[in-house]
Amino acid sequence: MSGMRVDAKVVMLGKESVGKTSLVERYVHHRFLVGPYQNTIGAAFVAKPIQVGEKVITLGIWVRSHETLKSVKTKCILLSLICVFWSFLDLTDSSSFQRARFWVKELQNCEEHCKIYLCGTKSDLIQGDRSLRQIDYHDTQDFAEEIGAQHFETSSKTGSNVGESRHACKKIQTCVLAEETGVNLGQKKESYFYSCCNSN
Ligand SMILES: Nc1nc2c(ncn2[C@@H]2O[C@H](COP(=O)(O)OP(=O)(O)OP(=O)(O)O)[C@@H](O)[C@H]2O)c(=O)[nH]1
Repeated sequence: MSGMRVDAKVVMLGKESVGKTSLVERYVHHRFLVGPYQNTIGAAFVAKPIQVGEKVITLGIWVRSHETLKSVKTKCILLSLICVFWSFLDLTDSSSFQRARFWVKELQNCEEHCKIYLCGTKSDLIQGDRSLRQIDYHDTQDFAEEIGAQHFETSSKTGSNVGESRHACKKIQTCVLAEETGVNLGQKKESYFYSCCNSN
């Protein structure tokens, strides 16, 4: 294998500490990391090869911290890859909904028909104590319908509904199979994280 192709670009956007990295950890490595919270500086990247029928395609998943949205917009225009954006909401933090709305608007200004998923996080916390819920499910669903997005609530801690997230990724794969685009990322053979500075 001379290098790794990325067939689709998936960009995780959301307020700091909303749970982007944890969802990727759960999806890619089937684990939830405990310990002190460490914020993402700039961005992180993980490549995830997935078998689709007879074929292996690779998702390039970028976790972006809030201050790098401008560069995401630029890349959205420049890259020929299929590009899908996930906008995250922490179900226990109402301000994360406002931030998600803002970013959706920004993304649509950049590319009107870009594919967006709305992902509520930390659902285990509200299952333990419903009074912690600060974002109403129906409000988010209404917003999702308004922008033509899909919406689901997940817990990276328990793995709840991450299967749904995986289902969403299968939709990405279908698009990728139709497009057959890719970019060489070098010699890496396994799923891996590395700093954003080298990810472009
Ligand atoms: N209970 C619970 N805690 C979660 C969940 N997902 C993330 N967390 C916690 O929320 C904190 C932030 O999670 P991260 O995944 O690092 O958040 P992030 O959005 O990548 O944060 P930035 O790097 O600042 O952008 C960590 O302390 C996680 O353990 C979840 O599903 N349930």
